[in-house]
Amino acid sequence: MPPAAEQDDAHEEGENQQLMMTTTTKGGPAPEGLVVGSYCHDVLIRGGRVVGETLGGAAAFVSNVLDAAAPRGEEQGEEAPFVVVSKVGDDFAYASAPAPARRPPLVCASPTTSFHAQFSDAAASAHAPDRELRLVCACDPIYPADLPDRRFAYGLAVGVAGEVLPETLERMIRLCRAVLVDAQALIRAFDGDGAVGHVALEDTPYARLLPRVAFLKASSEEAPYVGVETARRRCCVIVTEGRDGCRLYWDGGEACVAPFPAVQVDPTGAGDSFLAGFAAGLLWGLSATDAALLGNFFGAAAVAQVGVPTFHPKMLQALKEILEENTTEYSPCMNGTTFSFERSNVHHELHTALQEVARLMSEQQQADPANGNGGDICSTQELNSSRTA
Ligand SMILES: Nc1ncnc2c1ncn2[C@@H]1O[C@H](COP(=O)(O)OP(=O)(O)O)[C@@H](O)[C@H]1O
Ligand SMILES: O=P([O-])([O-])O[C@@H]1[C@@H](O)[C@H](O)[C@@H](O)[C@H](O)[C@@H]1O
Repeated sequence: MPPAAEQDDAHEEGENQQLMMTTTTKGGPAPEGLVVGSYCHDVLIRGGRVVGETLGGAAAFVSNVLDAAAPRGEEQGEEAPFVVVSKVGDDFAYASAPAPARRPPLVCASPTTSFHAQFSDAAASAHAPDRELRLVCACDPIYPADLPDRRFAYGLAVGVAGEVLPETLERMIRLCRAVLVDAQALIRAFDGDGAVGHVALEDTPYARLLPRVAFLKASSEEAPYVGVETARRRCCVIVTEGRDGCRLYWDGGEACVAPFPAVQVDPTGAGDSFLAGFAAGLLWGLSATDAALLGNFFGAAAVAQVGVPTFHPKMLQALKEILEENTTEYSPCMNGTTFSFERSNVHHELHTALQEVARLMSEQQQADPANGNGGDICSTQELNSSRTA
């Protein structure tokens, strides 16, 4: 007997893009998600000196933002409804940090994935890479059999070291109605020294899965390897542009979405937090271009703190009120063919309201920088600091 979620795969193969998620009005259960990618250790280095050691891995940043911003039904209690499938070794140093404590990783025999992030002393420009990453240890890959055997409304494929195998992504696509993918999970290549480079997406086994992916997010550094013009004919592509915000490209249109102000102290996790904020926006029922505002909002929040950011409860309450005011139902269409992409008439209002929250957050951080560091050992003065407007 095949596993329960496998039984109608044949049906799903042909009709994945036609499946409609039932509209859930607010007050009903919120859509459940599946996040796949491993937590890791990040060592931040500047001028040859270790200036910080933090929890990393897109799964950690993503969980943090989904917990903050994804809708949750009244019946679902305190936690946003999503499952994380992540692997670490028994050397994992952050088991009691909020994200791994809430959604514990699978512990395996190999060591935890670890990156060294080398920051340059030159002021970071909007598009130049502001760090060089080196993979020091890689934990086991995540196999299809590691995923739960049930359906999810949405999935986020957010590997950092090639741990989301092509067959694992394929399985996610079968289990989830809509899958959002971070290009870094698909196109990273590591030289003998662990230095992170990229390969063309078209030359990878992931390329054939793109027509079954709803959204593919890439940084401006990754975009040339994704091949935006080809990829946008298969799924919606979002290119993040650091302090300049982001651009969306779909088959037949594109949009540019404005950023939010931030005082950057550590760029780590901006892309991850962007993707999770974007997914949360879709879950609230926003169009893709409107949801990207929430992506930009959380990307800006991420760069203002070292490591996985902490969010003030007042900020979260303000955000919830804004989202409740500007949306009517949860994710009316977590489905590639029925997403709406265009800027809606709430876009401007949403941007203004979020800008006010971002401004308050930024003021609070400047008044008390220790607030922003969530207890991390790296002081805000030690990493590159760049003001953006
Ligand atoms: N200095 C900054 N000021 C404001 N927002 C930023 C800044 N850097 C990043 N962001 C936000 O985070 C998103 C992702 O950042 P980006 O640097 O493009 O990705 P990555 O971390 O993958 O390199 C951007 O689209 C933007 O919304
Ligand atoms: O900064 P970002 O590109 O969003 O994502 C980062 C990854 O690129 C990096 O490999 C990992 O070590 C960080 O913890 C973070 O997940």
